[in-house]
Amino acid sequence: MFLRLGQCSHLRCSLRYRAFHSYRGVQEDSRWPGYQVIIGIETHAQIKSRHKLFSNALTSEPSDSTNDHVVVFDAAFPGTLPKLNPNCVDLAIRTALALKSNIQKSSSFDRKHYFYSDLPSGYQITQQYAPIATNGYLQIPSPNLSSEPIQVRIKQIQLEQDTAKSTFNPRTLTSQIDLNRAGTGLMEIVTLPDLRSPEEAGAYVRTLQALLRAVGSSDGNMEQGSLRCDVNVSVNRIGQPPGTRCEIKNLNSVRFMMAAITHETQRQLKLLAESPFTVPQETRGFNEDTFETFKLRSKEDAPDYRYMPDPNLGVLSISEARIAEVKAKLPELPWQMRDRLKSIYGLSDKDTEVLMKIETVKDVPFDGRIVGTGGSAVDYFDALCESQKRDPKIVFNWLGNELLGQLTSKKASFTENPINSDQLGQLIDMVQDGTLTGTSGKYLLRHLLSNPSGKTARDLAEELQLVAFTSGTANPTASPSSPASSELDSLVQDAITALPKEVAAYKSGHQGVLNKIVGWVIKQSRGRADAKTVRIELERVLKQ
Ligand SMILES: Nc1ncnc2c1ncn2[C@@H]1O[C@H](COP(=O)(O)OP(=O)(O)OP(=O)(O)O)[C@@H](O)[C@H]1O
Ligand SMILES: [Mg+2]
Ligand SMILES: [Mg+2]
Repeated sequence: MFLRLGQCSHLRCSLRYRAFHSYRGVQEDSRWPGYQVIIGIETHAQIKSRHKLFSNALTSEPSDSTNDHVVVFDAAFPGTLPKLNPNCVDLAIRTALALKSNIQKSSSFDRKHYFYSDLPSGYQITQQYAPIATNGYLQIPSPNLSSEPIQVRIKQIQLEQDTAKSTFNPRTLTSQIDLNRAGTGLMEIVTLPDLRSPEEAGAYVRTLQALLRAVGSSDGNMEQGSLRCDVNVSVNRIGQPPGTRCEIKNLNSVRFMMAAITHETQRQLKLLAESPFTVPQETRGFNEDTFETFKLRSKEDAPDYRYMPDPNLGVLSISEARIAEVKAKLPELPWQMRDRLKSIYGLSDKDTEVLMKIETVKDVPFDGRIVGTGGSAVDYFDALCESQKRDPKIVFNWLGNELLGQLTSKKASFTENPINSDQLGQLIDMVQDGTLTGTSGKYLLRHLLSNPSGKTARDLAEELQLVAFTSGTANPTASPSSPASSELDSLVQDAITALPKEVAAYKSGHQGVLNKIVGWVIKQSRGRADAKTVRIELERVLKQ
């Protein structure tokens, strides 16, 4: 429910407050009547680049052996210097374009100091003061499906380094440092506080994840740590200014993030019920076992990062020409694809979502080449529909239901589909023109999945004797002397011999018994005869 907010008389009704509310209005949630939750998210997305942000070391997978992807710069050896990787910059530009942000003509790098064993140099190179892009937005579906989509404003996108990984062994009381991740490029994507519920926060992260994958700038895999979120949550009484935010760090699944916001909201509500403005600003963690947030440090204990410009890195200048070049290579974005599937092919909302969600692994590392849409289910669908002007709804049925259903029952993903679009296309055409019955078409699909082949669907259908029976009378285009047609004739004759009682009953006026005779013929044909043709043929023969 949206409530328009009137004039606020409270002293703390600052410009900042008006900026929050003028944008989305006040939103009341039935779970916490009289209160409003405000959420802003900082997302760290690992850049899908072959090399690290400032060194030539290869980026790594969690499965790689430890300290294998390290050069001296990553280990902060004295005298080593950073060299900015242009691919990381291009991928950040892609992301910024997809998030409708302003790409800054010049941005710069700063050092954020803190002392922890996973940070060999004692500082992280980031973009505190002049980030690469600012003022964007991401449109997300409203969790309340009947409402309009929500525009979440993106405050900034900044480039920064990832840290190393430290693991503590309680048995030996030693910490082990793996530098594989140290210096990998990250994009920190920061929203304005535009989200109003755990569900909206979930929808934001899922939409962002799909966008990063579509543009090929990040795997966006929360479980593997290539996408991590810090959520900022505050609660205020409706009509009063926004509350103090608490930041919950390092959430690595959408489910945990939503649970953390819910728990944090309830915790702050309890504090506010006792007395207004009593929530202290804190940095908190999330306990994945109890589903509760816990205090890490208070504002007073907040570290002083002693930010300073990195003297080893100059200004990052991005020309209009470079932006235009990246823009020209930008693949189709999820919402553009969604609109196209609906408007060009007339697919329903549901079918569009099914098609777009079909799992495709796009694990080709970015290397200056376009990655992203190659080999997706949507490409396959496009190929099937476009070349032969096939009916998109029929194609969707074969792809989204039959093929996907068969692959799922084999526990295979769409990327493992061995049937090329020419084969499936010809199979669909044969079913449509009556060369194959629907049953035989499905059989051929199963056969192709279990026995991948380079042969055409037509050759295979003939080889496997799947071509449908036709009759000269029932199908005027078929040749009465074709083998399939004469097989149907002889099956009809066999039925008359095998079911004398039923034939007699039919002839004496019991029309319903014909179904049984039709069923017998279809069974004997192993699905090659279709009910309509058999019925017409039987009626013709029995009337003679
Ligand atoms: N009252 C509020 N309630 C909820 N979220 C808020 C509120 N005010 C600001 N935020 C959000 O808090 C986040 C602040 O992130 P930002 O990166 O700017 O600073 P930070 O958290 O202080 O820095 P760091 O990157 O070191 O964590 C933004 O996503 C912003 O939208
Ligand atoms: Mg931040
Ligand atoms: Mg923060």
